[in-house]
Amino acid sequence: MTPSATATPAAHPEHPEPVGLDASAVPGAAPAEAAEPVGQPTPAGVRTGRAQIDDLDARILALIAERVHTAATIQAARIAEGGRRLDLKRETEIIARYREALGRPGVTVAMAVLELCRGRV
Ligand SMILES: O=C(O)C(=O)C[C@]1(C(=O)O)C=C[C@@H](O)C=C1
Repeated sequence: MTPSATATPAAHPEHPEPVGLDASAVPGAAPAEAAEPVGQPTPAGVRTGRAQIDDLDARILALIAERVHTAATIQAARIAEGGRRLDLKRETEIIARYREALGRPGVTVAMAVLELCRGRV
């Protein structure tokens, strides 16, 4: 197990204290009803929207997995021809594309995607 897998997750910037923890996930804890966050209304619009977000996140994660696989195929082909695993010119183009679409946070997203797609030697 990597150190990052065991580390305590970073606090949310706007919620430094843990909030709304699902106590039912803890063995022997109270049932789920008792774990509802206090003070946060969860009308139908929130529940529906969250279901959509859960679906979107699942699709994003599946696309990332597909991208990682495709990048590995590209790199294997290049390495088989005597090339290097990485192509920094191409990475610069990709980072620019994300920046154009998303602004400064796009650079962070592109860097994270590329980190996942660079492959591990
Ligand atoms: O396009 C390539 O040449 C890849 O290897 C894929 C990819 C990427 O994930 O987009 C990954 C690593 C390279 O440094 C550049 C780009």
